[in-house]
Amino acid sequence: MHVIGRDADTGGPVCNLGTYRARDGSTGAPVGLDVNHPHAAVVVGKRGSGKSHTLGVVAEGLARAEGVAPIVVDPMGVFSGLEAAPIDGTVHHDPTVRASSLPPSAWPDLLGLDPTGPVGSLIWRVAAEADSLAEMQSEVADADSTAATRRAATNHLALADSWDVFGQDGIAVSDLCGPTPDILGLSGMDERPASAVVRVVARGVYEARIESTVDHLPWLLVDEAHAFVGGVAEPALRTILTRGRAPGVGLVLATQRPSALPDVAVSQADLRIVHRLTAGPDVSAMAAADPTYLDSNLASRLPRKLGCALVIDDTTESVHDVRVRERDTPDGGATPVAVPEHGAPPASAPTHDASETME
Ligand SMILES: Nc1ncnc2c1ncn2[C@@H]1O[C@H](COP(=O)(O)OP(=O)(O)OP(=O)(O)O)[C@@H](O)[C@H]1O
Repeated sequence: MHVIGRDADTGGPVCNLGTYRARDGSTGAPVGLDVNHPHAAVVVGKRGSGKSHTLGVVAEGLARAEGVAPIVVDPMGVFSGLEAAPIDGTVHHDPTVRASSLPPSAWPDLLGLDPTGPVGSLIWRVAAEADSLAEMQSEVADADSTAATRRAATNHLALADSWDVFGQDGIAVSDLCGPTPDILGLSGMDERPASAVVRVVARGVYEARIESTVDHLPWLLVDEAHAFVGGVAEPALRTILTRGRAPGVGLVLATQRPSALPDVAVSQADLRIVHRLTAGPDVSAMAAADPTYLDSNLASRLPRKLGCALVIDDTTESVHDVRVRERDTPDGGATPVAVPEHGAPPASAPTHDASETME
């Protein structure tokens, strides 16, 4: 099997990705993805092009690999199929984190406050001193600030409290770094508390590797990644993108809006898995990182079929046309239909856009 992401003379665990796709559409040899080294990858494509499916395939491959710890950020609730045998993952529904795990500087941003304004700086200060949200609230009540500042800070912390995301027993990084996939089920959460969870987990796994407190190499697989950039989670994701290789943290960001990702995401990714893309700005965002070894322009090489992808591999400076394999576990991304075809199972039957049939 050819393995994308590493030189031919190196070994180690491989994720079974699918098969090569010849220009005439015929199926070629099996192709795998290196999971022995921590990669930074982006998976992009228009809505329904197969990104979540591909992320699930990578999660299954990581689950079977030795020495890695897959963690899936699931904002849409489509990865619970990974709990099925033989993968046996664990879904953590609406996970909580400790308030003190979020850096004090992140609190104003989380609450939509100017960190240099009176309310934002009060929240920053109490976050630096307190160990829990309750302590932050009581420190605000006793703060030497104007009544209006205290009142505004109290209201913002009440909002944070209403998210039910900050608890004394937040999810422990050590619980997420086992060999089977851990799925952070965030579909019941708003964007801001979900971003707080991603920030804490991303920072936690990075620091755990720096401090050598976990043995496995964590891989963070983030679906709908555009929801987590430009917000409170971004600094931690950026750190893994730019500095994750040395401590051994892998990152896979999947998004239908590559133009919404920071430039660093596309430029730092050593693997780019590109499904069908049609929107001009998104094609341009990927084309901006066109490597010199791509012999034609990216737009002309983009796949048109569901489940097919162009894989750009910076490690070996090569480009591959791949058809991603079927999932081994149930695929929760299947599109529901209003009127199932006669004899088909109701509502959850996978359907594809007529223009995006499988080959
Ligand atoms: N390689 C594949 N083999 C078989 N089925 C696939 C493949 N890729 C995608 N599908 C099916 O196509 C449908 C859409 O895939 P998926 O949900 O992964 O798309 P998506 O790009 O993540 O969509 P969205 O942007 O809406 O999240 C699903 O029913 C999925 O099971």
